[in-house]
Amino acid sequence: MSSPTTWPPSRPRTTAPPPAAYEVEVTLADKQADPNSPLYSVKSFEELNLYVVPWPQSAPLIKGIYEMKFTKPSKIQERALPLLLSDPPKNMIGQSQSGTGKTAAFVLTMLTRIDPTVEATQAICLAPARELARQIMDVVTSMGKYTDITACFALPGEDSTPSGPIKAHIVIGTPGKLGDLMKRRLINPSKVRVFVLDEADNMIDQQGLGDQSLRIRAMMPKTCQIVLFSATYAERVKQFADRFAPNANQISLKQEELSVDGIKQFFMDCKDESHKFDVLVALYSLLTIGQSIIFVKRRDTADEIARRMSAEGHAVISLHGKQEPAERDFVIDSFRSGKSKVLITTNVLARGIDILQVNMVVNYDIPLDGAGNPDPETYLHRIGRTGRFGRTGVSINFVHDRTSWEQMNQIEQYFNRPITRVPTDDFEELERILRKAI
Ligand SMILES: Nc1ncnc2c1ncn2[C@@H]1O[C@H](COP(=O)(O)OP(=O)(O)OP(=O)(O)O)[C@@H](O)[C@H]1O
Repeated sequence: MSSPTTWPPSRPRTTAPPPAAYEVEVTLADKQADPNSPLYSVKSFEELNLYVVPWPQSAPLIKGIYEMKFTKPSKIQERALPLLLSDPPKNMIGQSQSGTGKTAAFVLTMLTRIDPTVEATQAICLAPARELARQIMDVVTSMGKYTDITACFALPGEDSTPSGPIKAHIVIGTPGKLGDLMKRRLINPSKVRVFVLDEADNMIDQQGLGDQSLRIRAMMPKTCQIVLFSATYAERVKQFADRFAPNANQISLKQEELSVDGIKQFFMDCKDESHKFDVLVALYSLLTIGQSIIFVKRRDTADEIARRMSAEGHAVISLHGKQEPAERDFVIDSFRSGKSKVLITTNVLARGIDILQVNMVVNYDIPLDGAGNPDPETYLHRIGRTGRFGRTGVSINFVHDRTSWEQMNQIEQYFNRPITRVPTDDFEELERILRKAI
């Protein structure tokens, strides 16, 4: 992304009926009919009060939604949307498992609350990484296809500073750049009705992007609706969330409900650090798994593994925060399109990224927090890059000594879901186990 982009100014307005439900895969329909599934709902999108809004864009929005092949809301959409769209607007602290459709819930809220006849920024959405901001923009563009609403980025990169004030209805960005544009008065917050924080726990946590988000929050109008969404809210951030979004409607999950059933969790017991690499190469030599993401702790490890695996003949690509924005865009686009099958990355991509073909996640390094303790929230987000919206997937953790084994055990206990050992020396057996799980 070289400069902030706005949508094409003119869009056809139409209220044609939605496509028929038979276009959706049967397996997904089954999941959405199961009352125990986080995808379950009893209502249709039409029944979610979307028509109650005072502007005439509900019908084009419904058309956009059906064109995305969403025939029914998921559980979080069904529960959150009536609360999000109620009048007068109320703040929201929302939680649901990874890959269950939180993005559509907050995007629909932004699109619904915008008056397209007013040429001013009316919704701001913050995300922790540029790749996620770009993905949210894709959802805004698809869902808003039949409206006249405009959107633009606030992301770092060459020529990314607009020459004049931003007029787009929706601005989506990362806190650093967005805060900078607000400070320079290139974004005027006075008409903002909705302020969304995706991956909100990370965005308000003092150990994350908290300071920057707070500064932006302070510039929002008093009447602005604050919307926080995430799959996780660690205890330490819950009270920040209450202060950040006071008197909010809350949708929360119990700790034991956080894991996604479709993701089977495994571990491989490696002899030492260097054996991890041998096991990784062997894993990829034997398995032709769809697409996968390998998470490592450090940026240089990501590059090093990518280099060594490429030398062994594997088509891998790496992405991390040290790369230039243009390179990051190239890498994620290549992975998203399926040109690259294996992505090696750091926690920069642990959250939110939605690529349905990813059916394996490898934790080459167990995720740790800043103090070196196991980080269950990051673990959950990482493995949640697979098993999206009712699909199946596997995660494999590499442990190589007592410390890493204990760290993984603590994570296992935290979620109370088994992480099963798979062999490092019998790849036929390994392949059988993984194939059964996917
Ligand atoms: N109602 C729906 N019907 C069918 N598919 C849907 C529906 N809502 C969302 N999806 C699809 O489900 C996938 C996951 O959605 P999304 O990325 O919003 O998940 P999320 O809850 O934000 O996950 P994470 O916590 O990882 O950020 C996307 O591919 C999205 O297009």
